[in-house]
Amino acid sequence: MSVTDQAFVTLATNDIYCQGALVLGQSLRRHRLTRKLVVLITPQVSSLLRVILSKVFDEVIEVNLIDSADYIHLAFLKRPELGLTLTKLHCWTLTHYSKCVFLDADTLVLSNVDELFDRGEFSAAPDPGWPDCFNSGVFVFQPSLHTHKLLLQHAMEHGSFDGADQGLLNSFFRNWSTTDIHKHLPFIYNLSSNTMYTYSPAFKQFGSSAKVVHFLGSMKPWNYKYNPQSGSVLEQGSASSSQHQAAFLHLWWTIYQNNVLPLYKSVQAGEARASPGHTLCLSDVGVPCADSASGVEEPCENSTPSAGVPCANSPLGSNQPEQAQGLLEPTQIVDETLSLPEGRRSEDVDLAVSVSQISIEEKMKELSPEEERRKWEEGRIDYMGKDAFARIQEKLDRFLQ
Ligand SMILES: O=c1ccn([C@@H]2O[C@H](COP(=O)(O)OP(=O)(O)O[C@H]3O[C@H](CO)[C@@H](O)[C@H](O)[C@H]3O)[C@@H](O)[C@H]2O)c(=O)[nH]1
Ligand SMILES: [Mn+2]
Repeated sequence: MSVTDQAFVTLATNDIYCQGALVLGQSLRRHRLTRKLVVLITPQVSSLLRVILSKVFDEVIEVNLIDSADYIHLAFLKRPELGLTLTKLHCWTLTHYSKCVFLDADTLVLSNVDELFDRGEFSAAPDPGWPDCFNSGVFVFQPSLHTHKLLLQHAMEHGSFDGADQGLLNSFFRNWSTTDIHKHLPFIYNLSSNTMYTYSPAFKQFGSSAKVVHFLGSMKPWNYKYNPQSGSVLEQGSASSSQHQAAFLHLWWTIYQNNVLPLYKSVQAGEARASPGHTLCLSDVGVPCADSASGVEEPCENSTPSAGVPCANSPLGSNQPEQAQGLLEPTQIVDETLSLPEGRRSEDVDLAVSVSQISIEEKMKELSPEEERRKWEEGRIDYMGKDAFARIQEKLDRFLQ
């Protein structure tokens, strides 16, 4: 049964977080998707990634603070640090849906979670760091312009105690922890991938029923590298993961390889057109031969689990090398080069895919003076970086000397 006035919603403000959104979208599609899939993006997302997102999501919606009411825009200029927070709040403007489930782009769905739509606003799971607060990576909400306005007003008047959306939402929905237990989502709907360290017996007891994993914190799955041949996730620097975390990371990368990379390949095949000025750098590619051009595979729950990437629960405790191998689709690794025609550059993301290693890296790109100026005019200002007041003052000082 498909319900068209309800949706799963995520957010990606740059090409890197888009990689997470794509894996999340594909993970939802693998488990009998009955709701619409929506991604909110900001102007920074490149046209190439917009095309790819549109293959997975029913709606790719650009949101922009400039579109907000004038007083919000003006107030925002005094509170630039709230930028990203206010962007997440845009989900309340999706009033063509009666109810939605928001999922961070760094979450991964392990089984069908339609029952979340039985909950009301505002439902969320406890934050592992302070369980009287909810974690804002997974929540049930009801779009409403009125609520959106109240949230923005609250942000402008009170700010956020953690400088981000989680603090703001917790102070706005401040009765969450005491009023209605039905609004406390079980932890299995927002299992932080690093909690297994802190209470491993509980994880052993309940972890197999996990439905949504959340890679919260600074190390995201896309910060690791992946070896598609051995199916191993390569740790970066000082990062080390527990056995269970490694299994979830492995699942993320398996979906990335099998269900996301083929989308890039179909763009190369000319199915989609990215605007000039964007190139995707894929070299010595070993992209699996996906049967479906869209890279969207048969829903996991309808197929034999042994044939595909694991259904819910199976990544748990399964990072033994031979089992890890078994988690991979029986795909061929083909040795061919996937590169887009000259003149197409992906603004923010550099994918390096070889037979033995896949990595996603942020690309530092020098902008031309015209591009810089356009960014300013569109209100895309790097307040903390090169557009910071100190930098501008330095320039003025140099000019005046
Ligand atoms: O540059 C960014 C950063 C974040 N996001 C989006 O915002 C979400 C939240 O950011 P994330 O990096 O996932 O934060 P967490 O590590 O999960 O940290 C916590 O703190 C955040 C700020 O309060 C909350 O939004 C999270 O839900 C909460 O889990 C992401 O998943 C994306 O959907 C972007 O699109 N671009
Ligand atoms: Mn998150």
